[in-house]
Formats: sequence, C-alpha cells, structure tokens
Amino acid sequence: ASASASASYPTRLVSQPPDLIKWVRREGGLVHQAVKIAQDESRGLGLVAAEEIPKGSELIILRDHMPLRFNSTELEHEDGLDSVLVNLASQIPEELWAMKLGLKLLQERAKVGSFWWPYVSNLPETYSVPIFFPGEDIKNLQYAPLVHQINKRCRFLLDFEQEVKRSLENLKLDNHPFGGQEVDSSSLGWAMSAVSSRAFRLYGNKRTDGTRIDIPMMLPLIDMCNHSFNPNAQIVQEQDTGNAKMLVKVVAETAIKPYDPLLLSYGCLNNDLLLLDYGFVVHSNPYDCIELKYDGDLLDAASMAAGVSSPSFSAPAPWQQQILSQLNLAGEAPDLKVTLGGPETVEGRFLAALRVLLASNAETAQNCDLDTLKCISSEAPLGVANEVAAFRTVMALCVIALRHFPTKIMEDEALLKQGASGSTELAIQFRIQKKSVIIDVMRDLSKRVKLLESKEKITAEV
Ligand SMILES: C[S@@+](CC[C@H](N)C(=O)[O-])C[C@H]1O[C@@H](n2cnc3c(N)ncnc32)[C@H](O)[C@@H]1O
Repeated sequence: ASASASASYPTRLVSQPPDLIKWVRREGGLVHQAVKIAQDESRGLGLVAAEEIPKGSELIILRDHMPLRFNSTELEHEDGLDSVLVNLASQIPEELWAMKLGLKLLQERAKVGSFWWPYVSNLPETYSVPIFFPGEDIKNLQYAPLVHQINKRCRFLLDFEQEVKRSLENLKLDNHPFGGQEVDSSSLGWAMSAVSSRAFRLYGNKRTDGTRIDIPMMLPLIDMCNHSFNPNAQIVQEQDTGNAKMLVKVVAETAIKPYDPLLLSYGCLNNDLLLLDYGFVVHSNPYDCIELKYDGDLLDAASMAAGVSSPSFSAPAPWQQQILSQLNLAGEAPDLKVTLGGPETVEGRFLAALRVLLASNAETAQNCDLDTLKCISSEAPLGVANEVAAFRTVMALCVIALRHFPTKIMEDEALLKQGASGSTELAIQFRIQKKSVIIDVMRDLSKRVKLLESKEKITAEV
C-alpha cells in the first residue's frame, strides 16, 4: 500500500560532499551509532538502521543552531546585505513560504565558508517536482486542479526572477546577498523545491504571550528520512535543560530491525501536495482525493442519470438554500470546491448538501443537525430512499468525472509497461491514482447502497 514513484537517484550538489553525520556530531548533535545514510531503492538517499534499534531510542538530536531557518526579525537588524533578502521575502505570498526560506538557502549556497555548507552540498542537484516537467507531462497529469497550481508556481517564479534581478542590479559585491552570483527562475525553482521537499514546520521562538510560532526549518540529516504513512520514527521538540534552547530529535517509534529504513510521516497529504512539493506520489494513498466543483446543473444531470426524478439542485427551495449557505455552498463568498475520496469518502459539506437537496420532507431535514448530515456513518439520517438517492447521485458523478480523463487506467498501465521515464512516468502514475480514487469511491458507495437496500428489504419482510 505504500509503494510510490519518484525520480530515483538525484546526484548531490557536489560530487564528494562532506560527511553529514560527522558534521552533526562535531556541532554537538547526536547520531545513533546504528544510523547510516544509504541509497534507498526508489526514494533517493535515505537513513537506514545498521543494527537493531529498540523502540524509544534517540536516533538524531540537532542543537538549536543547526536548523536552517529564515528569521527575518534577526536579519532585519543586521547589515544591508540581509535587508535586500528581507525585502524580497516580503514580496512572496504566504502560500509560497518555501520560496522565502529558499532565498536563505540560496544565500548559504553562494556564501564562501557557510556554516551550513556541509548540509547544502549534500542536497540533491535536481528535483522531480512538476514545475520542472516539460509542458507535455504537465498535460499528461490530466487533472486541472494540479495543473492550475503548477502554472501558478511557474508564473510566480518567472515574475519573481524579474523582481530579484531588479533588486540586485547596481548592488556592490559586498552588499550582494548571493555573493555576486546570478539568480534566475531555475535557481529560484531549485531552492523552492529543495525547501518544499525537505522543510518541516516546527515551533520557533515564543511570542510575548508564551505561545510558540510555527515556522518552517530545514533539518540537516533528519531530512534524509524518507516518508511513510506508517512511520517508524517521529520528530519531537524538547527544551535543552542546560540552556533552555530547543532541541529537535528523531525518536524510534517502533523497534527497528537491521537494514530497515528510518521513515517519518511528512503529514496526511494527498497526492497533489506530495507531487507538487515533494515530487512523488503514493499508491493507494489513504488521503488522496479528487476535487469537484459544486454545480447545480451538473448535479441535476448526475442524479437524473442515477434515476432520481426531478431533482432540485439547480433550483433549491428557500429552506434548502439556507442550509446550503450554512454549508458555505451558497451565499456571498461560497467555497464550491468539494472532494471525493480520502478518509471521508464524500466530503461532509457535500454529503449534507446532497441529503438536503434530495430530501422529500423539509421538516425532517431542517430538524436534523448539520454534523449528523455531514457524517457518512450516520445511518440514513433522512431516510433510506434519500440516502440511496444521494449515494447514487455521487456514483453517477463519478462516472462523469471518469469520462473526463482522456485515457483509461488500462491504457495508462500499457504506457507504463512500454517504459515511460522520469516525469512522464510520474504524471501517468499520478493520473492512475486519481482514477483509482474515483473507482474506490464508487465501490464504497455501491456497497453502502446494497447494504441499505438489503436492510430495507429485511425490515419490509418483518
Ligand atoms: C526529505 S527528502 C528525503 C531524502 C531524499 N530521499 C534525498 O535523497 O535526499 C524528501 C525526498 O525524498 C524522496 N522521497 C521521500 N519519501 C519518498 C517515498 N515514500 N516515495 C518516493 N520518494 C520519496 C522524494 O524525492 C522527496 O522529495
């Protein structure tokens, strides 16, 4: 279930980089004697256990000065060199936070004698994220929401390149944040991908009220751990009792056998985010889902195809409209993006809307609380016929969504067998997974419909 695909063996920034484990130890950190860096079949480099490691063991400890972070408040008080960086960072939208830390990474990459050079030089030289895909392979993804995100990032990089060039022109070498090196959209893309695929969001400094600020950091050596949804290691943050500074640790969550890889969970991420930020997709990813637009006409068509007579999606009654507004599917600034798949199977808001719009009895629907309506495991809250109609409508919608893909899974698999490489393979794997999500939703709902119908038959017979 955890099989995944990514470009396998990226070379590192320099061919013989310094020993990262030695560097961590020299800087006062800890690396368990059994932890080694090794090539991991399809995941690039990774950490492995050279011998049995008991559960609870500390595998890596980094001291406070070792993570690479973008600390603008510290930088602002420094010299003009960093004020250029702070100014550039302020122009990066929050959602592209990886670019902000990426600027700091580019600075360290260019700096002669950088403290982080042993770390930076061990980074991959290339990344398999889709901003680097040829146009043909972006099309090969066959999935508009992801293509939209990729285009947004590419457009940002091209615009930001101009912004960076403008701020650097006429700067003296002493004030140049990148040591006089040229920075273009491809080096910016390298830095953004290095960060998005390796940074972890951890607690940073404390606010005045004592709460901690959540900030992204690059964690040398720890970021050699590959991902699994069933990890055997975990990151914990602790205060160093000696000087009250933060320690970042990796601890074994289970007993680890010799030759097992050390795996962390990067989070409950769908394949869109895994591909966009990390450059890989996970097969049968339990968090993968497909995004649809809530659209009354389309839903009418789907429910009629499912055998529902005169559905009211495109012309809801005022009481239905009111519930749609509560679900933020109508009103002034509605969020019309709904998802199928993932742990919920049908997004709660969407399921509630289907149940309400297909309800025959206004009073029952209005008296049912929203949480019950949103939950797939609340048993037919508006009656069996309503539940079956809602599920059948989603199944018909799934058929429509599947037809939108230009190829079928069998054709995709045949293409993979012929031997697609690199980005083409990733794009095909991605779209196979999206179609599989839809098929899994249909299977799940079809089982639920059968169960409901059989229960109703039994009740009728009794
Ligand atoms: C934090 S780094 C881990 C170390 C990395 N493998 C390296 O060679 O430096 C994250 C990257 O490792 C690869 N990776 C991690 N987990 C993976 C997985 N489950 N399947 C495929 N690739 C994975 C991806 O290229 C991802 O961008």
